[in-house]
Amino acid sequence: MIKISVPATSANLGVGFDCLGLAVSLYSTTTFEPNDSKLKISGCDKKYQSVDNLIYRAFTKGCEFLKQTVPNVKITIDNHIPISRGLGSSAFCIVSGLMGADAWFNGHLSKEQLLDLATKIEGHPDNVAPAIYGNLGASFMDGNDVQTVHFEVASDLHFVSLIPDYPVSTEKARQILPKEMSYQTAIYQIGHAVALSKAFELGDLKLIKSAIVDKMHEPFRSQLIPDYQAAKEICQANESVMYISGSGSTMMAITKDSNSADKIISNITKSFPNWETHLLNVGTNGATVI
Ligand SMILES: Nc1ncnc2c1ncn2[C@@H]1O[C@H](COP(=O)(O)OP(=O)(O)OP(=O)(O)O)[C@@H](O)[C@H]1O
Ligand SMILES: N[C@@H](CCO)C(=O)O
Repeated sequence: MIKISVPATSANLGVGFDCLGLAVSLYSTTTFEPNDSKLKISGCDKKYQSVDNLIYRAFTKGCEFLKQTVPNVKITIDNHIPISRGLGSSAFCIVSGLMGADAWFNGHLSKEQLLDLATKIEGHPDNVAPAIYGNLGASFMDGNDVQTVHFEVASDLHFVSLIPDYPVSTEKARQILPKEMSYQTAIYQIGHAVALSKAFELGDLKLIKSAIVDKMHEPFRSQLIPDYQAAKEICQANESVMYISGSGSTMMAITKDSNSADKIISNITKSFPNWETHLLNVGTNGATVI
């Protein structure tokens, strides 16, 4: 039996649209075993229990890349990452499937090959890079090649995921963005994104607070999250900084104080009893065969 563990990932981090991504300590696992028939999948909604399942699709891509026949397989998912909420559930599926195929055929893929394959399936590297490497990743496309660098994140930063009981479609969240951006805004974003990466490494919450403020997507996407302002006010009242995780609907609060984290969770739960919340740390382990 092969078991793969992959962390949830939070893309963009405010100013790092489509470039920055952070692995967090919420892990899901997938097991792959020989099966009598072509495919059996459990641990996910019925609508995903077919050959269209993203884990299986990535598994078959991995087999094809390794020039191997796709084996009959039983896939069992133990998922803790909410689907379509901006916490990298698709990156989890893609990385699990590719690594499952690689482990099945005795593990020859390098992390770079894995990242290239995963990015081709996902369409952008900001979630799959930290899902593979852990920590904070800054990634970009160099033609067809993916380039990624990683930063360690100060271990005293706490991340509180505030997960609404409604999804935001990534497609809609991309359509709502303007088609053009001024030089002035580009300069603003570049300076802030570079400073933000360093601020995460230093654990400098004051610098995070000023560097994370985005002008490229968050002002537009906040309109798709009806409770954005209310959640932000709760976070701001409790010594934390909040940003939209990935394309939403999850919002992530960052704080250095575990009491503040507890207060955010209890206030959010009072105002939004159907939301899910998690107190997380940076995910220092990327995807692993366990
Ligand atoms: N546990 C799962 N089982 C089956 N399919 C899943 C699972 N998790 C995710 N998926 C697939 O991934 C899709 C969600 O991907 P999408 O990119 O919309 O959201 P996300 O990855 O959760 O958010 P973001 O990319 O903003 O972080 C689902 O529609 C489904 O196809
Ligand atoms: N960077 C992507 C992440 C969602 O997949 C976006 O914000 O649209």
